[in-house]
Amino acid sequence: MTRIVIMGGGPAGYEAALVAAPHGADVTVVERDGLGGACVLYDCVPSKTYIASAGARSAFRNAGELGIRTENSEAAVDVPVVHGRVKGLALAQSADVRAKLQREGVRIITGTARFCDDAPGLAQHRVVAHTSDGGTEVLPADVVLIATGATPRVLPGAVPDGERILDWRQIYDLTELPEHLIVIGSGVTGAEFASAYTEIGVKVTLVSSRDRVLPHEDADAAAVLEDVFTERGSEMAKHARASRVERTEKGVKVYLEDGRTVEGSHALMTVGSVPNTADIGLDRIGIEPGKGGFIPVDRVSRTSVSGVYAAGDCTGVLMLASVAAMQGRIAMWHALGEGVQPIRLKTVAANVFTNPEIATVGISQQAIDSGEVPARTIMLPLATNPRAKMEGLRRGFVKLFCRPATGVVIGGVVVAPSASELILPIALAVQNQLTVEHLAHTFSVYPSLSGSITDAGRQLMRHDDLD
Ligand SMILES: Cc1cc2nc3c(=O)[nH]c(=O)nc-3n(C[C@H](O)[C@H](O)[C@H](O)COP(=O)(O)OP(=O)(O)OC[C@H]3O[C@@H](n4cnc5c(N)ncnc54)[C@H](O)[C@@H]3O)c2cc1C
Ligand SMILES: NC(=O)c1ccc[n+]([C@@H]2O[C@H](COP(=O)([O-])OP(=O)(O)OC[C@H]3O[C@@H](n4cnc5c(N)ncnc54)[C@H](O)[C@@H]3O)[C@@H](O)[C@H]2O)c1
Repeated sequence: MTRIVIMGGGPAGYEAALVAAPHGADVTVVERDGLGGACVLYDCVPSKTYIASAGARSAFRNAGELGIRTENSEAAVDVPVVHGRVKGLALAQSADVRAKLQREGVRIITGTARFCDDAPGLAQHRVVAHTSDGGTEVLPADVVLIATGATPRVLPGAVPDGERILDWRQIYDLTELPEHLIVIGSGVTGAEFASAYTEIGVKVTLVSSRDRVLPHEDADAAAVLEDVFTERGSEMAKHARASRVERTEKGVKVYLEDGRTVEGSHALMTVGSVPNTADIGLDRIGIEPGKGGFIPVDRVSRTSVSGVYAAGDCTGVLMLASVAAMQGRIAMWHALGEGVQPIRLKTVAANVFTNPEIATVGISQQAIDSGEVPARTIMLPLATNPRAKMEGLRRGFVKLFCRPATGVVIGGVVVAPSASELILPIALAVQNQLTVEHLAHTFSVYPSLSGSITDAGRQLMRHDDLD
């Protein structure tokens, strides 16, 4: 029986265990915190739960336009209830993951795992688990999966204190909403929290080191989001790198590298994550971490050491729960001799949970504009969609990209309130190399936002006829 030890019980680790155990492997997961990992307990699940409350609050904003009068005060935010719901849901989901693993016969050890091989280059490996009750256990393994995830990056001059200077894992301990939140870092995490707090009624200043929010996402989508921020009274400090954050009598003062300062009641640090790879004994097996401490892996999750795989945020491949889970599963299929398809990042659908949401899949507009990928493109504003008009949605769009000669769909972007759901038909097309004609001939419901996707297909097809 293949002995598999998995270090870390997040999506990379637990999804791997769920694949390996039914294949007859002897699987042990060592997790120092809770099953489901940081994803379930502190990052993805809590933030999306919080965003659901923010969305409920902001639904009142447009009610008047649809003829429903509300008193703003009736939409007051009960912060302890919102935060209690966030934490409760995370714990419940963690318990679900634990139960699933137990049902599959996976052994779970609560403790911190580390390699303890006597020397690099051995055929089998050993992992020591320092358990929560103070004990230690050495686990011999034929296969080890490193799935230790990542931790919020800390700027030396802005160390979170859990009161006024916060990282995103600490905000659910606040008992009241911030008066004026300064969000530092405008990547996906920063954008999501800036949007959620704006929607829930807090004044937000977003500090971006670049000229816009979401520097790695679609520029048209980022422009829509900036419009919404501005309309709601939130602000952005652009080309602004924070050098330090100080507490003041009433709140915080953020010092920017160019000499500017921003004052607010609280600062939320969203300046990225660092992989949890520094203290897991990589030197004992001869793995040299790459840039930023990430573990280099190939497309079937192999590290440079035989029998040792790595998956998820600790590899830095694409820091998404869906990718972590797939990397973990692929590692196990490969290790257990199953046929396996190497991971294809071009088909990964991702979503930024702002208001509106921004969903993407496949080739980006930037790759097309730079000439790197030849493509024909169409962008349909939602304002032209009948369902959007009925719902009072003015912002957002659908973009579709296809190969010039064949019409094969290679990517798309959806900016809409439920973009995370609407991206699926485009993702399905990209994954299965369907053409714009396939989309064009698919029935969509009338009236529906997804009608814009089939419409985009038709418009690109018409273009085909004219070529
Ligand atoms: C605010 C935020 C929101 C996000 N939202 C989304 C989203 O909406 N959708 C999405 O797809 N992705 C989202 N992500 C990304 C997603 O959370 C990560 O990609 C995902 O958590 C990676 O899973 P993982 O298994 O690699 O690591 P993790 O979830 O971090 O789990 C790793 C686990 O390993 C444990 N561990 C570490 N070292 C050891 C050790 N030595 N011994 C034992 N255990 C150890 C840790 O305690 C942790 O529980 C979000 C990230 C952030 C920061
Ligand atoms: N919805 C989702 O799927 C979701 C949500 C959150 C995070 N994630 C994933 O997690 C990963 C990390 O995202 P992230 O946003 O946490 O980190 P990030 O590294 O992508 O972004 C951090 C941003 O902070 C900026 N920054 C760094 N130091 C700064 C300073 N001193 N002052 C001002 N700005 C500074 C960086 O330039 C960068 O733009 C991404 O891969 C993302 O896709 C996904």
